[in-house]
Amino acid sequence: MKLRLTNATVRHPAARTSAPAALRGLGLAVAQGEQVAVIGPSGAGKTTLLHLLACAQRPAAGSLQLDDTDPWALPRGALERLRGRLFLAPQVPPLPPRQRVVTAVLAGRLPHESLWASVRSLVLPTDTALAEHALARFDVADKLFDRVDRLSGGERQRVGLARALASQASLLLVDEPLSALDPARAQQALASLTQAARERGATLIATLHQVDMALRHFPRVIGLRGGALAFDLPSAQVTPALLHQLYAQHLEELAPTAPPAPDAPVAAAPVPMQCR
Ligand SMILES: Nc1ncnc2c1ncn2[C@@H]1O[C@H](COP(=O)(O)OP(=O)(O)OP(=O)(O)O)[C@@H](O)[C@H]1O
Repeated sequence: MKLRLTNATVRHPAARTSAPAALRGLGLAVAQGEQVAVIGPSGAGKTTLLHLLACAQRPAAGSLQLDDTDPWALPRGALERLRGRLFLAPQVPPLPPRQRVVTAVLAGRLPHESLWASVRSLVLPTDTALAEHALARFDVADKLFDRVDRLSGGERQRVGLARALASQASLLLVDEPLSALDPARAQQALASLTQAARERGATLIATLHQVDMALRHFPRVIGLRGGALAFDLPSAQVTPALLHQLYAQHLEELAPTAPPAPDAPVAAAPVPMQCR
């Protein structure tokens, strides 16, 4: 899926009226199959941008086009079908605790399936091979029949990524996919995610706090600051000076920190991040 944002401004409904807009006058064009990392300090608007692109947040001004269509001009049914072609993977995947991993992964496909197929797949997962294949990409295939609430935070995050791949969406919007992973797992997960998206020609946009990972794995990097575009460049052209400007007054977010304990639980312990 290709997309275009024109002069897009987003205000959160719950934000104080005096608060600046979460995104201000953003312009962006992403071609089908492109892979883009979004970086920037905390509060820059990275998650809001993903929500805007996922049609979960309506622009207060400006416009969004997905495959040359303004989603907000579509009738409700057509908007739902369009939403079914994209997948927003939040930082903490919303996996029902008592569900089996196989069911949770296959639930990523639900928007693409008929009601009957959806119900059948929730009761009796039929495409276990697809789930296992997606899980294997993130080295958690052995958890196929485990319950979600018996996974570590890192395993849960990798199951969330497998669910995104199982979705078959043509636009993958992934919010901080590495926050619960140790550096080696993070490298592996990002390599698998980018490769899988490339193989099937899906567009991939990921927000990342790990600037080094963004530069290594993505050909194009967008820097957001204060809700506005700071830069939009091929990763080879993102210089240390640009990064210092982007994180000015937040330089501690650029400083490397101790890596998280392998597969540290998301909720139980603070998650150290390299650029938070
Ligand atoms: N639900 C909300 N209601 C009101 N304001 C919000 C809401 N969510 C985010 N904001 C505000 O919008 C701005 C952008 O937030 P956003 O979560 O998009 O930033 P971010 O770059 O993803 O931050 P982080 O890296 O900390 O996750 C911030 O000023 C934030 O306080």
